Amino acid sequence: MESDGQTKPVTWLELSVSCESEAVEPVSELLARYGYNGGVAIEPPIIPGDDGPEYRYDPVRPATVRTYLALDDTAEETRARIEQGLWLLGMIRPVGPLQVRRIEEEDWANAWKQYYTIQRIGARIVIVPSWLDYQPLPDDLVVRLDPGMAFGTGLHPTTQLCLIALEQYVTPEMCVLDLGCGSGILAIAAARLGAARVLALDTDPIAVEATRANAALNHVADRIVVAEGSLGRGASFGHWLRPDAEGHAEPPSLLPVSLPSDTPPQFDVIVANIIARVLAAVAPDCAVALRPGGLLISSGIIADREPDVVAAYAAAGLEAVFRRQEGDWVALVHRKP
Ligand SMILES: C[S@@+](CC[C@H](N)C(=O)[O-])C[C@H]1O[C@@H](n2cnc3c(N)ncnc32)[C@H](O)[C@@H]1O
Repeated sequence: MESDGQTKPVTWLELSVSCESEAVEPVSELLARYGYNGGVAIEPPIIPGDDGPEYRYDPVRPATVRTYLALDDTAEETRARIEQGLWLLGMIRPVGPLQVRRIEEEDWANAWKQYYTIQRIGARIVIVPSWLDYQPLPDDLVVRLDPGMAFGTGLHPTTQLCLIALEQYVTPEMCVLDLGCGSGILAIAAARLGAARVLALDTDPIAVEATRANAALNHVADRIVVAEGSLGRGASFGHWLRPDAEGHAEPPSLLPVSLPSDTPPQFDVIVANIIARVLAAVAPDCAVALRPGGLLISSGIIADREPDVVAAYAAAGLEAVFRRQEGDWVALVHRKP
């Protein structure tokens, strides 16, 4: 939430909402729509590390999402709209009530920054908000992120499961496909783990823009090709969060046509954190896009839907290698024989 060079009003409203980690992304998206400069601050439930500046994520307590509004003539209407949006979100998953606090300019300047934090995930990956200083430890693989509107702050268990699996399976010089790249967090982590080429695809242009920006921020843009689109049948889905978005006809090509000619035809690793029905639909396409011996890391699978995804992978000839569950979320690793 940097200054836009305009004169800022003196009084602000701080709006905050407490929610489970799984609701952080939609609540952030809602607050970002109305907050000053589109900025939101996420205060994850954290446990201080034993030494150093890092904190560990506590999955048991709720997170808090904050944004700021200038206290002007439109503030009350904006606040009512946010409350209405929260009420709608609350029908899908529990979110706390909107808390409102009035703060003066001099407090505001620094207030939001304290809520952002650094997350260590797996053994070596450290997610660092782009505006925070972090002194990496010798083995750290730092991913700097500016959480815009795209999904992928590293807070969601489905992302964390992918990061852990990437750390386990990506080795230097591999070619990786990140299907549904969101903020680019997984593509950048793969590059940090030594992947020589990463293709990051997303059907949402906001995600494509965020991944490009974050790849540049991490100085790995030369190894990550970012494109709008999907893999095979994935391209025939509408927006993934719409219940009516269904895959249907077989698409004309496996990959979006606009890719650079040196894009590898097959990948050593595909990582896809989407949702069960998209993962099941693209199973045959993933099988084609993997080189023999290549691995598919899939996440975003609600436990109830795991059998559908497992069946689709078996039908596509993929062999189960690994499974991990966090709460209701399952991540799977499959190998192409
Ligand atoms: C849960 S987010 C994952 C973001 C990030 N990879 C992470 O792990 O945090 C899912 C992403 O997949 C994208 N997506 C949804 N359906 C898709 C499809 N059929 N093909 C490609 N991307 C898709 C969404 O736009 C969204 O950015």
